[in-house]
Amino acid sequence: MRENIEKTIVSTEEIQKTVARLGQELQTDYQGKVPIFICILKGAVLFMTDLIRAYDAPAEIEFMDVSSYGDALESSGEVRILKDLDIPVKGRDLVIVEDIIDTGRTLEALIKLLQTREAASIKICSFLNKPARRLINVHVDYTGVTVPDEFLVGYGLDYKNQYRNLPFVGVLKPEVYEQN
Ligand SMILES: O=P(O)(O)OC[C@H]1O[C@H](OP(=O)(O)OP(=O)(O)O)[C@H](O)[C@@H]1O
Ligand code: HPA
Ligand SMILES: [Mg+2]
Repeated sequence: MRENIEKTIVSTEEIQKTVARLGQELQTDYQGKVPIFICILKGAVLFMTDLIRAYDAPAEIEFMDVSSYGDALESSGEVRILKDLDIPVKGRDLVIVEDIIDTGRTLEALIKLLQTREAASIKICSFLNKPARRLINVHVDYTGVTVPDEFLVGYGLDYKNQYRNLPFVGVLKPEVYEQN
């Protein structure tokens, strides 16, 4: 797996530092509240499990599965809700936890859906932000690392559903795509 990586974009050490910082920022901002952290499957799973341990205060966790990429390198533009929340969120403070915001399409669809449910607040926490690719102007409240316009893998991000378990974020060698 690692032999297919051309370069590292976010190292394991930088991941740990970034997650600790975000956990602290959230903890300060949500003092006295019990936010619901909503993990967007599957990409955000690794970040979510680290983030909630860096958040040392009462919180709840929930999961949603929204998919727009499938096996492709480009967003299809069609966002499908594959798994919805199990609980009502009316009056609750929601933190959407994402691995990456790229075109913004996934987030736009999610925010639209959650706004209909009368949450008290909806904030976005994304480990990575790729503003160069943005098609829809979405506000990201908590950003880990701003990344260049390259297709990334690792720490939850996949290529054909693999590489999510790399403990850092990197770029694949071009020949990996050419083989397929
Ligand atoms: O801003 P966007 O262009 O919408 O891209 C970001 C979204 O795309 C990826 O998910 P994907 O749909 O590939 O599903 P996955 O998390 O299961 O890999 C990623 O995890 C984000 O959810
Ligand atoms: O750079 C990326 N890598 C993997 N999945 C993604 N989904 C949006 N952007 C990316
Ligand atoms: Mg993906």
